[in-house]
Amino acid sequence: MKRGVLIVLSGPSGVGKGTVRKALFEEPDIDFQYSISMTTRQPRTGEVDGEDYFFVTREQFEDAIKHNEVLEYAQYVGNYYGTPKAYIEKTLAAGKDVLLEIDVQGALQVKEKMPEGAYIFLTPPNLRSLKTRLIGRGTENLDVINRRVQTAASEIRMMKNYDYAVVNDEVAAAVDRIKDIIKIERLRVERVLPEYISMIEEFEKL
Ligand SMILES: Nc1ncnc2c1ncn2[C@@H]1O[C@H](COP(=O)(O)OP(=O)(O)OP(=O)(O)O)[C@@H](O)[C@H]1O
Ligand SMILES: Nc1nc2c(ncn2[C@@H]2O[C@H](COP(=O)(O)O)[C@@H](O)[C@H]2O)c(=O)[nH]1
Repeated sequence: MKRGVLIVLSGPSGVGKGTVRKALFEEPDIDFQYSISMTTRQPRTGEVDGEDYFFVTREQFEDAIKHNEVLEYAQYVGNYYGTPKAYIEKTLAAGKDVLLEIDVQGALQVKEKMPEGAYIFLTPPNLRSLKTRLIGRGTENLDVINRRVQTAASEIRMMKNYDYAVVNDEVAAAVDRIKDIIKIERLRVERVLPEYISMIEEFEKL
């Protein structure tokens, strides 16, 4: 069976990854599975365990690392974040497409292990908008916002390691750009080749 497509959506905090991902998943022609991350961060008001994240203790997270249960993980502004490995492997092997929404450290770890994925860096229209957006979201205090914005400076330098950069100026426009990338990804030789090989094998049996 042809493996699913892996899309990794990444970029600095506040750029709009979650907003764009939710809008993308509302598109009628998008049938991606979302990989729910683990984190030791406290849930924000309205966040649901098992939907937004698996909220765990530091001990549980470190146990998952020890037992090799995470595909990647990062310490980001004082908390652990990581991608459960079993779900990704099972879903891609079943031919379903998966989207990860993770930070830059994590995305680059996944790229080392799974270079066949499509790595998208979401960029802000300008750097000031990161802070404005985080303040507007109202989920972190100013100290945490400043630490996130400081981290963004080094993250943006990593953009060159990605396959695509998408500007999130308008959410709908960013979604359209990502949909175009998904179309291109589906046409990549390594994705269509297995289908042609099985066609040839069938043909040779005639
Ligand atoms: N294109 C946009 N124009 C203006 N505001 C936006 C845009 N995209 C997202 N936002 C707003 O910016 C804020 C941050 O967005 P969001 O939470 O999606 O970012 P994020 O990259 O997922 O952040 P984090 O990495 O911290 O989880 C939200 O208040 C959201 O409504
Ligand atoms: N390396 C990973 N980063 C992740 C994962 N899940 C989310 N994130 C990123 O962490 C920061 C902070 O998230 P927040 O929810 O506290 O705002 C942000 O950049 C997320 O994309 C993960 O599994 N691995």
